[in-house]
Amino acid sequence: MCMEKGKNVLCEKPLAMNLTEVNELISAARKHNVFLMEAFWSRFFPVYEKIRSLLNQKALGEVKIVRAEFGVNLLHVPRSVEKELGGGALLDIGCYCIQFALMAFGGEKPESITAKGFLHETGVDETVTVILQYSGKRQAVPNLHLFDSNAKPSCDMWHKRNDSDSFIHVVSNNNNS
Ligand SMILES: NC(=O)C1=CN([C@@H]2O[C@H](COP(=O)(O)OP(=O)(O)OC[C@H]3O[C@@H](n4cnc5c(N)ncnc54)[C@H](OP(=O)(O)O)[C@@H]3O)[C@@H](O)[C@H]2O)C=CC1
Ligand SMILES: O=C1OC[C@@H](O)[C@H](O)[C@H]1O
Repeated sequence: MCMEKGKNVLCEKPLAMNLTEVNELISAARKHNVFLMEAFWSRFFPVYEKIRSLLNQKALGEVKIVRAEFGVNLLHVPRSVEKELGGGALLDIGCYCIQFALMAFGGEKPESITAKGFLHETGVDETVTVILQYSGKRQAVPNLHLFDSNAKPSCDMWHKRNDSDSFIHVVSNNNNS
């Protein structure tokens, strides 16, 4: 609606609930020549900027394994657990882990995606572990859940260059971001 009226849109995550909706939004932005962006605030953290700079310079070699973990107790929040409101761990908080993995692999499309988890009583995903597999034995493993607010979000990246390994570890001081 906003884009149809020529308004630029900065949309809270998740941009939409599925690929069809995302494609509709992108088409609308192109048709009406407006700016559309998913508001991932974590992408603007200074530490992300530092990581991107290291990745761009290929300072640490090839990214081999990425792990990202985020859990927040949102089981009491209707929009997080009701299907029709777009609930579920993946859409609500898992998207932070997934976008971290996508950033680490420069937006490359994985060769395969596997996910295992448990459903909440409302039918939305409550706990999920995803494995994104890339060519050359590279993989990302996001782990996300809606019940543990004591866990501090964290992510790691293992790199390989010739015979040496290096490692980036990021952990938040805040349980919620
Ligand atoms: N970047 C971040 O750190 C965070 C991002 N988020 C994201 O922000 C978004 C909102 O979350 P949150 O604020 O917690 O959600 P809430 O459910 O608290 O608020 C949603 C708001 O949207 C309004 N609304 C819902 N449906 C419509 C509609 N069809 N037309 C107009 N207004 C509508 C509601 O109005 P009413 O009250 O009248 O129902 C309410 O004011 C989510 O996408 C969430 O993922 C959330 C928390 C943190
Ligand atoms: O975007 C988010 O990040 C922090 C969470 O606590 C919040 O509910 C979620 O929607």
